Amino acid sequence: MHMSSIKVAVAGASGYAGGEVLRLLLGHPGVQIGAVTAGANAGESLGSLQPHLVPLADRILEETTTEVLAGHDVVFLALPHGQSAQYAAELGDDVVIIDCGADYRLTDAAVWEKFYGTPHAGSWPYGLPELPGNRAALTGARRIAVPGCYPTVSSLALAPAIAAGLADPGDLVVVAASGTSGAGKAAKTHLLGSEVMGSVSAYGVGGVHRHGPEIVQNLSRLTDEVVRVSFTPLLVPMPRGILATCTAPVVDGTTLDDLRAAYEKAYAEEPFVHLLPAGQWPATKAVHGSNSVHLQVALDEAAQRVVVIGAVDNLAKGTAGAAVQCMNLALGLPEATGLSTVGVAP
Ligand SMILES: NC(=O)C1=CN([C@@H]2O[C@H](COP(=O)(O)OP(=O)(O)OC[C@H]3O[C@@H](n4cnc5c(N)ncnc54)[C@H](OP(=O)(O)O)[C@@H]3O)[C@@H](O)[C@H]2O)C=CC1
Ligand SMILES: CC(=O)N[C@@H](CCC(=O)OP(=O)(O)O)C(=O)O
Repeated sequence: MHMSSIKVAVAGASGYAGGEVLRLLLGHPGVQIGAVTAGANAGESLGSLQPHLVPLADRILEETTTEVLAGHDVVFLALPHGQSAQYAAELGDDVVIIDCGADYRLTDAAVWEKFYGTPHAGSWPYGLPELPGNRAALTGARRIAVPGCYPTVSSLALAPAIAAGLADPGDLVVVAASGTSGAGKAAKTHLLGSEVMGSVSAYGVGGVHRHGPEIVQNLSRLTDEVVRVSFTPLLVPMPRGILATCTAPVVDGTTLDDLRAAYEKAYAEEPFVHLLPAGQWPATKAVHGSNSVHLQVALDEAAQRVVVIGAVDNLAKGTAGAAVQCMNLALGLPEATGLSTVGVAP
């Protein structure tokens, strides 16, 4: 496909993920933005809901229907869970669909039904190209499931140690703190400013958060051993960003040099995954607005655990940046087109 002729629609353009997809697409050299759609906000101007998207301010949000989405080369779905299947079924294979929702991420129907409580729609190539084996399946794909934000950073943080056989995948612990935009724009009582400001809280505790099985699915592809993860999300009073602390027991005799070598090797050729120099620690600010994942690895000698800290922008590499990266792979464009490794700081 010619770079300057990719016609793209975004469903859920009034939301956080859809807005971020549009922000990134405005910086993509090959894209022409077609339909932008919403639910209850259909009929409103995009500028009234997403004032930062200045070049699109006069666009009117259309209703989300198959007819509106058809006729584009690429459709991004940034809709609530459970909404994607109807469009996936009705849009032909001539349209590339990139789903930011969860509907097609999990391969096991029983696991899906346990955590989402609805019938399983199916599974599509999983949009985390940096995990071994995934990139080939994404190249030229017509349907792609964009990962969840916590699984993106947690899987990338733990994968090299597990793939290299340096850590025990049966005892993984992930505690990850997220900004509030991870929960979406729709008003929620626990996200009111007065509840969130000046406080950090845990939620989804005790193995009930739906991103636990997504992390297990990703890491299980790297080892023959059983993967178990204890995943605890935290909510912190900032708009964007995730900082994940991921730990696992090391195999006897593993040194910090072994660990660093595994991480350096795994991500040496990856444009968006950066192992920081020794002594530097990831921080959400440094990845704000960028498609980067920052990682640092340490060995806790007394506990005999590897500790990996990862930072990601939940709306960029955690959703919309990954979605654009996947579009590039699907269309055979250079993978980093329109995406930046440069954050906004301070
Ligand atoms: N926020 C994040 O960090 C991440 C989000 N995602 C996924 O992206 C998707 C969107 O999330 P997010 O942007 O945060 O959510 P928001 O609540 O911010 O946005 C939801 C969007 O969907 C639209 N919508 C809601 N209901 C319907 C409907 N019945 N039919 C058509 N459109 C509808 C809304 O339109 P209206 O304004 O009219 O209500 C809005 O545009 C979700 O599946 C989420 O899981 C994935 C990874 C991270
Ligand atoms: C802070 C916050 O609430 N975060 C969201 C995860 C956002 C995400 O990755 O979304 P999906 O998997 O739903 O696509 C949550 O924990 O539900």
